[in-house]
Amino acid sequence: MPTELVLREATSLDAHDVASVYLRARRAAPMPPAVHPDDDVRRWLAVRLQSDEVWVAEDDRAVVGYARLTEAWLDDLYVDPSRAGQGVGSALLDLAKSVRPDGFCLWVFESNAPARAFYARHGLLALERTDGSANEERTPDIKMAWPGAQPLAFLRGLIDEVDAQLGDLLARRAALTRAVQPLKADPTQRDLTREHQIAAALAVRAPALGAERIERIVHAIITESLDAART
Ligand SMILES: O=C(O)C(=O)C[C@]1(C(=O)O)C=C[C@@H](O)C=C1
Repeated sequence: MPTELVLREATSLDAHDVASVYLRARRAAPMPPAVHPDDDVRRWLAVRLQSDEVWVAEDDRAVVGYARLTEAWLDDLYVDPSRAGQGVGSALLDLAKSVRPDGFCLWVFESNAPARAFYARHGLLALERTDGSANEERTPDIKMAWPGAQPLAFLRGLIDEVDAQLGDLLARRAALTRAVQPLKADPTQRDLTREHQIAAALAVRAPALGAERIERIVHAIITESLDAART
């Protein structure tokens, strides 16, 4: 009979055990193959242990899982495969919620259906899907969030972050629209074929909005950018 699970903050002495859990858990999960050799992973995690908030789950004095947190992220949550399905992950996730009461985000590979179901069962929201081009494994992943004690404020904070990027993109795009106008034979004529191509390309990237809405959004952006270019 295993003894009761103990959760405690990791020390540098846990580096070897934490890395062993990470390596074993990753191999057992439906995740893409690791891109770094095991020794590099061990060195990297030892460094992270010094800077990040890492909690280990211990059973019979053996590390059976760990959670690694940075400011508003749950960066790692891994359970030794020999202890899967025994509540270790739930205990670590509950702990993450208690030490990040304002909420946190995490990335999970799309292929990792058991982890996604686990997070969904524990109240995390799926917010974004990527094509994987921005991660090391080049594998589609999903951003999930636990929105904390004040979910409206948490999600509005995420909207503000995206809007900051959107504002920068709108400014860059409007500057290009402006730069193009003097090169056109008749700048008063809009090129609707080109605008349609732009909307179609965007619709592929934002399928949830649907082609017609994207068409209207692109039309509004171009109309207003052309208007700004005339001033
Ligand atoms: O590509 C052009 O011809 C532009 O003037 C730029 C632009 C745009 O902002 O993308 C603006 C107006 C045109 O109708 C089509 C595209």
